[in-house]
Amino acid sequence: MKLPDAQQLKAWDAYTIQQEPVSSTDLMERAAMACTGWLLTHFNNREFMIFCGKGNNGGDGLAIARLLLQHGCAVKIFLPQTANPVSADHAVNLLRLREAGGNAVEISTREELPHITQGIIVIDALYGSGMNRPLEGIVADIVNHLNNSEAVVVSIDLPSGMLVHESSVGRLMVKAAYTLSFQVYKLCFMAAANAAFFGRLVVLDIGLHPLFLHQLDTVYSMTTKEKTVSLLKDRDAFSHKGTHGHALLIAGNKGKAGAAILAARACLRTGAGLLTVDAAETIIDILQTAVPEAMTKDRREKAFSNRFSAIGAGPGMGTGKEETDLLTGLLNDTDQPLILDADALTILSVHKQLLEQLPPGTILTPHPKEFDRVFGACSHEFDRWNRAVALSVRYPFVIVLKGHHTLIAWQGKGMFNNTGNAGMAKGGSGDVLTGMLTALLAQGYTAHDAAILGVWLHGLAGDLALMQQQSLESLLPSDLIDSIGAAFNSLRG
Ligand SMILES: NC(=O)C1=CN([C@@H]2O[C@H](COP(=O)(O)OP(=O)(O)OC[C@H]3O[C@@H](n4cnc5c(N)ncnc54)[C@H](OP(=O)(O)O)[C@@H]3O)[C@@H](O)[C@H]2O)[C@H](O)CC1
Ligand SMILES: [K+]
Repeated sequence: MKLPDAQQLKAWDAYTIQQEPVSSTDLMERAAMACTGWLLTHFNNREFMIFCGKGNNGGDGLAIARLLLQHGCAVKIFLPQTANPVSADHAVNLLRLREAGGNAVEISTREELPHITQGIIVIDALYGSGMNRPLEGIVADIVNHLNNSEAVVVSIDLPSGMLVHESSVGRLMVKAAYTLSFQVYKLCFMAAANAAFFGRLVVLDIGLHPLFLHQLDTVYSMTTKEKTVSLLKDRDAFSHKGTHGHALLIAGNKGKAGAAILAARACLRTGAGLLTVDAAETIIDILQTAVPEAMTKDRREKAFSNRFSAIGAGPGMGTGKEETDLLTGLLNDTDQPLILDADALTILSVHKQLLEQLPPGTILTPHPKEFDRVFGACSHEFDRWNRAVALSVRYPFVIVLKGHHTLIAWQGKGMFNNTGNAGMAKGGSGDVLTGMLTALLAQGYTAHDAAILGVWLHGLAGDLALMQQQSLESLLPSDLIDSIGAAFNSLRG
């Protein structure tokens, strides 16, 4: 699913109006009906207070107010008096509201702010995708008033004050319990810093023309199940262990055997035909006991043959001289794509010249701090995403920037993942991902496909483990591994 910016959303609106064809007022009515349907389902028999700006977001609010009144709800409507002009559809809907017996109260001073009683549902229809400057004056007063109240706030399309495609850090914006976003997700909903403001996200279909989105070129998109399923290869019935690749994991050191075990088990559960783990001598016995299906290689044996189909390095590997030399030597000797995670990224952050040597199709899996260590400090998430996307043009590698919505940057495009949960925010989850990605590369998936599929399956395994027997607190990285099979089955479903 593509994530359009504010101009593209406006163009989509115009395209729908022209191509369907539908009048802009009827399109607004459709949006308002979708919102009203949701509100009546979730907040039946409640009182509503609706704050409407002068643009089309406010127009939506006025249309919702009329529809709620027609359903017999108690609705109070407020119109902050601002300098910007009233949009045509706002004007039409104000008239329709008055004709339907609704009364909209104008407010221009703080003293006129209404008291918000407990239990009232507040609808924020102040600004949507047309918001282009910081909130001030009476609108700022309203937003502070709402944020200081106990009210359940439902924002229409966007929490007022939030920018669609840029960081809103430090800006005044509505703190919504729910946001009813029209038609698609927006880039701002991928940002952790915005999560406390958009609350629970609901995407409502308002019937914008699908062809527009199909033809649209966007930098950012979100992975869908359909996309992921299309990447999944069938496993040949006549295949043998050699058909599915021989993966090498360079993982594990003294006190960090667990990371290697998690990565190794995840790699095997994701379908690699054979697995060798290169580990510190001190943990070889532990590894062999914990993962009998894997072969091991003592790290002191320097020689690497080219018999591996994919190499994943980093989990619990260590960052000493031996590991630095090993990674440097590996990059000198191999032109095979690698997966670099954790300690391998730390080595990369110290020896940045190695970046130039990474074979095409290499996958880097940093979390935000690791990303900043390797590529320089970023001021906020949007900055980091844009940088990852720009780097994926300059370098032939895939960046898997881990987070609630992990970003996969490749060849100038950024794709956000949409599976996974907060129970996975634990040490070891990343090791599992590295093992899974290594297995997929070993089986011949391209780096980009492996990243999309692996990240999706990893999150889905977490979601399934949560559904089956775990809670957000109790979920462990080992549970993810136990659910990889169910994740594959659910995807093939
Ligand atoms: N495309 C769709 O999917 C549909 C969207 N709908 C709804 O329409 C809004 C977008 O409406 P728009 O009128 O473009 O924008 P807003 O309502 O968000 O803002 C209106 C104008 O307000 C001015 N503005 C912007 N920021 C501020 C501010 N901080 N303070 C004061 N005024 C501000 C600005 O005008 P200027 O001329 O003053 O620059 C805005 O244009 C979308 O979010 C949906 O809710 C349709 O109803 C259905 C289809
Ligand atoms: K809004």
